Amino acid sequence: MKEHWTSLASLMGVLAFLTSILHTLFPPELRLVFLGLIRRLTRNFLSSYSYFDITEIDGVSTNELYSAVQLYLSKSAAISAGCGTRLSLTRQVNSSAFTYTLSNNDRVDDWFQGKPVVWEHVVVPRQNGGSFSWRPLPDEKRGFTLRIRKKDRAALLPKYLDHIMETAAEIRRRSQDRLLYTNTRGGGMDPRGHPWESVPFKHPSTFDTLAMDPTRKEEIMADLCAFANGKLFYEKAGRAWKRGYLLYGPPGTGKSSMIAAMANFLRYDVYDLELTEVHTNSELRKLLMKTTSKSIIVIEDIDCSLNLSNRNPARKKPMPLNEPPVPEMRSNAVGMDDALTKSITLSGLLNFTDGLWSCCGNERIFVFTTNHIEKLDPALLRSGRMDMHIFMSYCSFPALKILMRNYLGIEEHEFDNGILSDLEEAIGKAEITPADVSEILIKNRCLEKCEAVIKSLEALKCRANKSKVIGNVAVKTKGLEEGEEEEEQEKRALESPKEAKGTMVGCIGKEEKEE
Ligand SMILES: Nc1ncnc2c1ncn2[C@@H]1O[C@H](COP(=O)(O)OP(=O)(O)OP(=O)(O)O)[C@@H](O)[C@H]1O
Ligand SMILES: [Mg+2]
Repeated sequence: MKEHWTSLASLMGVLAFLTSILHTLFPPELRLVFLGLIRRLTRNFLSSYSYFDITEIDGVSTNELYSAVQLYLSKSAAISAGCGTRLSLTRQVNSSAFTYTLSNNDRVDDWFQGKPVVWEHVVVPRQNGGSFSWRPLPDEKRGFTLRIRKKDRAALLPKYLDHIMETAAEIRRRSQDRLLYTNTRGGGMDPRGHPWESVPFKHPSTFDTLAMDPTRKEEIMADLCAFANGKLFYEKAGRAWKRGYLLYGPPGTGKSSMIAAMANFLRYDVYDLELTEVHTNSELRKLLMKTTSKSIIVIEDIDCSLNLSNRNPARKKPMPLNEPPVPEMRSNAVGMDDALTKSITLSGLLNFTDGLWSCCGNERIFVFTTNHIEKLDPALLRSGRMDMHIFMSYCSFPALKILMRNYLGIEEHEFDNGILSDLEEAIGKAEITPADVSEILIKNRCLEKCEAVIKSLEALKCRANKSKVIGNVAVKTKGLEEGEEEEEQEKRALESPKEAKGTMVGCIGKEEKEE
């Protein structure tokens, strides 16, 4: 025991001697550096932990990892902070979410793959007269120190940092407004070289408000979920992480509403690609390269966006130089012909969705919509091209119930059985789109619930009778001479705007045929 006391006394003596040398040899500011060095050396060689400093400013640029850790801890700190840990609360501009961050010089524990790690938020005043910087630096030096067990370091660190980056990106995405992009500059770029313009995406349509068969709706939602969570599957299967949906059906059946519901469900940005503004395949590729991951790329009315009538024969007439090139979709090869005509080809479009370029980015959904699936080139429809074909049909009975809930606030159990079967019969006969039903319901929404239902039922019955009459007229016209048929079509066009649209499409189709 006596020996122990003697060695402790001599150790103290040595320490006192070293301290006096330190005081004599080093001025106060160098002394701090020296002590820090000693601390680090003992940390590195004697400790069973590894320490990593992640500073806010790395040289002159902002350290991306610092902001990622800050965001990551805003999630895990809130969950795992003990009672002694202090958290700062913040809310970003344009965000409805509150975030927690670790207060200055406080610590928090985290677990990853069953292993403990400790984070410390180190904030020290920046010393004047330090290193020169051409831009003003904050008064405080901020950084995080990560403490991790030496034995876990190799296995844990890379995966843990990846996990932090991914979580932070997800939090950022969730707390910010999503965007709706469009390419209306006709291939032009903004000063930062972006071909897309954007506005906040605020469409209120959701799968809850979308009126369609609930089983089909669930299928689509399950498909979207499987896609969004399918990173590993796509990697293993050697497939690009993307999915294509073709939405088709008459106007007003909810194709655009479905796209908005998809975007809101997955919280993806939307790129609304206006094909008529794109003049060449290479322009199309550039646009694709500038889209971000976790987005839906939409081409609406694909049959109208491109001239399909003369897609196969090669262009014979030379293009007038002063005329802008007309976008055209052809299934013939690209190459020289493409360069000469300066137009989009079908193969260009297919490359856009399917080819090597479609993989420059991850987790993207392509959605095409059309009112006339029969007009599309079979190359676009062949299996594997668009993964899911979704038919948006006239309003069915289950869809009507959803619309009644949305617009009149009436749930199914509130309906009288008699009314329910009347509604079912009327909607079955009416052949009416959800858009038209919505119009009827909007008109009646201020009435008392029961009255609103009765009025809506009357309107539906009226439409059902009209459809019956139109159906009969259509059967009759089959036997008429061609001149008479046109007259009859005009009469029908005057009777119903829905029919008018159909008639006009019919005429255009005929002209094209004659050409
Ligand atoms: N299935 C639906 N569920 C809910 N609302 C719908 C549905 N279909 C249409 N609507 C209503 O009708 C309006 C028009 O619908 P939407 O624009 O989605 O139709 P569309 O199929 O894209 O039509 P178009 O082919 O003319 O582009 C929407 O604002 C929406 O309120
Ligand atoms: Mg639409």
